[in-house]
Amino acid sequence: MDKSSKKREPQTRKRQVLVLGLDGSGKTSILNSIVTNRGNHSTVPTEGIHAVCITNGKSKMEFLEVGGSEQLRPFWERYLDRAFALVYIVDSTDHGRLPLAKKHLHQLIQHDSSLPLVVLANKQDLENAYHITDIHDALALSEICEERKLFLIGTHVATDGSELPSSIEDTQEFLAQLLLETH
Ligand SMILES: Nc1nc2c(ncn2[C@@H]2O[C@H](COP(=O)(O)OP(=O)(O)OP(=O)(O)O)[C@@H](O)[C@H]2O)c(=O)[nH]1
Ligand SMILES: [Mg+2]
Repeated sequence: MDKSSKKREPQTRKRQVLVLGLDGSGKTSILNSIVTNRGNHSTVPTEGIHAVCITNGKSKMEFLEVGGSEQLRPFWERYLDRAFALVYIVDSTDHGRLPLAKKHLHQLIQHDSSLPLVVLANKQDLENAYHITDIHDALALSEICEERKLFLIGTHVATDGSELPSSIEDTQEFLAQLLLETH
C-alpha cells in the first residue's frame, strides 16, 4: 500500500458506536427508532450483528449492535477496538439480571480505560422500572474510572409509533458531539 493513502485514513478514525447489553434490553428497538425517527419496537432477537448507518447534518456514524444472548456475549469484546463510544443498554425492569448486566459491563470496560460510555436505562415507561439512581447503584457506575466520559440516561421506546422520545434524541446528539470531539 502506498504511504500517502495510509496518511489519509489514519487508524484513529473510528466512526462506530458499539451497542451492547443483555438480550431483550431494547438495543434493536432503540436503533430502529433512531433510524425511523419514531417509536419502533423490535420483536425479533438479534441472532448476530445488526448495523445501521445514520447521517445527521454533517455527521455520519454507524451503530453496531451485537446480539445479547448468552452465545453471543463472548464476541462482544472483539468489536471494542473499532468504536469511539460504547452504548450499554439495560432493561430497567429486569431486576434479577442487573448483577449479570453489571458483570459484563465491568468486564468490557477493562479492555479500554478511556472509551466513552453511555448507559441507557431503558423501558422507563414501565411501572416496575428502576429509577436511574438505582441503576447507577446496581451497575456500580461510581467504580468506573474517572478518566472516562460516562453518561447515564433513562430511555424508553414508544409502542405507538409516536415521536422519538427526547431522551433518545439527546443520546444521539450527545454521540454526534462526542464524534466531533474525537476526530
Ligand atoms: N415497554 C417497553 N418495551 C420495550 C422497550 N424497548 C424494547 N422493548 C421490548 O423489549 C423486547 C426486546 O427488545 P429488543 O429491541 O429486541 O431487544 P435487544 O436488546 O435488541 O435483544 P437481543 O437482540 O436479543 O439482544 C421487545 O419485545 C421490545 O418490544 C421499551 O422502552 N419499553
Ligand atoms: Mg436486538
